[in-house]
Amino acid sequence: MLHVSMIGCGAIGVGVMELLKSDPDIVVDMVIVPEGKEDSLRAVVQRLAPTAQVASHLNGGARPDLLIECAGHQAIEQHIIPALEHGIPCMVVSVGALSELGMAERLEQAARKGNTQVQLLSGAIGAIDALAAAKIGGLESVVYTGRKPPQAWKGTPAEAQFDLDRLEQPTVIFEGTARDAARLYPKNANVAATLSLAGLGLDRTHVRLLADPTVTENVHHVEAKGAFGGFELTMRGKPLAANPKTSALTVFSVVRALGNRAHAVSI
Ligand SMILES: NC(=O)C1=CN([C@@H]2O[C@H](COP(=O)(O)OP(=O)(O)OC[C@H]3O[C@@H](n4cnc5c(N)ncnc54)[C@H](OP(=O)(O)O)[C@@H]3O)[C@@H](O)[C@H]2O)C=CC1
Ligand SMILES: O=C([O-])CC(=O)C(=O)O
Repeated sequence: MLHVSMIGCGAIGVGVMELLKSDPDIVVDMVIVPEGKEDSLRAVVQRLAPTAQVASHLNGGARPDLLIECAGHQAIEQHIIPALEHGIPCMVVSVGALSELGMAERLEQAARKGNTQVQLLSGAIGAIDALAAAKIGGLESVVYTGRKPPQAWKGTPAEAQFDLDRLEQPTVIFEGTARDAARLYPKNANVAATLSLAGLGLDRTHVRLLADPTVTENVHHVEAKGAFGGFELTMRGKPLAANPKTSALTVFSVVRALGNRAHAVSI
């Protein structure tokens, strides 16, 4: 039995707990929520993971088999780094947090100090295995285009630059490095960061982000070239009803990763 603590009880966290209800090999023992939100979220957690405690941080003595972040960039600093230093293995979906200068190194140091490991999950994107393998032979270029309906860009810097409710054409809202994309669009450019960390790095991965009124899905396109040859990938991710910025595949990627730790066969 894998005993898991989870940070975040939003669209991804709730989706993950829904699916884990039917997995006899995984139990969620604790859900970590922002301070002051414990009481309002207890009923949700009670319904999905009846034996789980709700808390604002991992108690000093708690030793889950795994701590998984499904919360947002700030949770990495607040919860993941201290847990790694204490030897607790961690998984992260907010991979864009590693775009902050020095954060990737700090995560690695924390994991080394605790003699443990942090796994960066593939989330809404596929082919991370192929890209990371291709990197070993040498990559020449990786270009990522992320296209989402205009409403998915609400609450981002694009809202100040464009009238998102009235866009009629696909509109490029950002073009530049994956590092800048992840910094400016923390809830929409985790895929850009993941592709970079698996591939050419945050400063050499070219990113274009579009608000596109002609699509209803979150469309991710990757073109990679290198010594291995090349590949092109297009994913059309259905957004979660609870959060249009987030593709449903992100939830499934978390559940898959947990299953790979808990089950007798991993794929
Ligand atoms: N790798 C990938 O492909 C993807 C990664 N993501 C990442 O996953 C994150 C979560 O996505 P999603 O579930 O859709 O977002 P939601 O906003 O629906 O849920 C996030 C939840 O986490 C809570 N939260 C935020 N910070 C903390 C913290 N420090 N400690 C505990 N709880 C916290 C939020 O509380 P409150 O609302 O009160 O702040 C909220 O309830 C995104 O921010 C993004 O970084 C998302 C999509 C794809
Ligand atoms: O869920 C998605 O489609 C991707 C996403 O938000 C991100 O890259 O941060």
